Amino acid sequence: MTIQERRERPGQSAEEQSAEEHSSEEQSSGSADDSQLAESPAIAVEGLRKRFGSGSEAVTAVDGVSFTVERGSVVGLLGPNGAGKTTTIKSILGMVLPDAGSVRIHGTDVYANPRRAYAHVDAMLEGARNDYWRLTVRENLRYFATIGGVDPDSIADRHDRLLDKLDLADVADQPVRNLSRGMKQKVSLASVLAGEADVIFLDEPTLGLDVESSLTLRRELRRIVAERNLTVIVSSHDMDVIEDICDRVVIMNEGRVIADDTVENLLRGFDARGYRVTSPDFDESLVADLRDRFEVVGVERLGDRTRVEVATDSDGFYALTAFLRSRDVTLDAVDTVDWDLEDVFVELTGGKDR
Ligand SMILES: Nc1ncnc2c1ncn2[C@@H]1O[C@H](COP(=O)(O)OP(=O)(O)OP(=O)(O)O)[C@@H](O)[C@H]1O
Repeated sequence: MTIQERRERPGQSAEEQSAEEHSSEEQSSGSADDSQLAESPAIAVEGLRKRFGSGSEAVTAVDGVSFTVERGSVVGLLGPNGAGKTTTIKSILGMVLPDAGSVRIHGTDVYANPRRAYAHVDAMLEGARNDYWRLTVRENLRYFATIGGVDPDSIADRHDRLLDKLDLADVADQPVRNLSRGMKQKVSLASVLAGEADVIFLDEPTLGLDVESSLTLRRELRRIVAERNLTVIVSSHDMDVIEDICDRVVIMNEGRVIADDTVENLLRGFDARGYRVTSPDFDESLVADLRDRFEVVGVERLGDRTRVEVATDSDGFYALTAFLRSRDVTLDAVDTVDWDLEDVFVELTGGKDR
């Protein structure tokens, strides 16, 4: 039971420790029969609420959050700073005791029956802090497999493959403390994947990695998730990571869920963000006229042609083409500038920092 072990490490707040005490009391209520469990989603969060402090100092961190995560899916949890993501994740993991609401993992209530609920759950919270720095990389994998209830000798091949795929084979016998921050990050991911956990929480899994390592880690994560049918909740400020690995995103703002959909559907909900029109007929005075009438966000010379980017929706585009026709401009090319997840996020959260 890896989560339990990780909860015993230093750095927990009193709040987290009291949640731990509460959750360590095994109770019989909250368990469903096996046929119900087999059909239930991997994670079901219902009406979660958490306030910190009291009186004028009180902060409502999570304000009625509900969502489900189907087995074998990868869901991104996004939101600006202070949106309530960490409190939600810690409530799911039993590290924070919510004021109201329920969390079920594979149908089992985590507060009523934590041992059963967390049997196949693991988490990588705040990156490399999860690992034992005096142990070697391979010893960390063996350790986390063992406390996850697996004989590490029986999965030594899997550990070799994991070390190989995450480019850790050369440092497998070095203590983690000697490694760079990026390498430590990969060791953290490897140790979360080292046992038999099939519900995994990843907080900023690519933080501090260079572009190439981030791409490798994302690719390997996708491969391992598919191969082992893992259920993953990932929280990241990097939208490329989220777009790349998630089937669905849950976006939070001010303690509430404000969007819960596939990336594709979220993007489909928005009209074009702008248009790029390319022509040999654009001169300085015409571009100045365009600036007077439209929101020109870019002008680029391409040999004897000029490409102008205008931020507008499809209605504005008709006005743009009508204007260009009236000035006898012949267009060589028209490209749509589509929304990406970053744009959608900024729009939905009112432009707050991630
Ligand atoms: N232990 C605590 N005591 C008091 N307030 C807290 C505590 N933990 C979180 N909060 C407050 O609850 C709100 C939500 O915080 P939370 O850490 O869950 O947000 P987050 O979305 O994870 O933010 P970030 O992206 O910055 O990590 C914030 O206003 C935060 O200051």
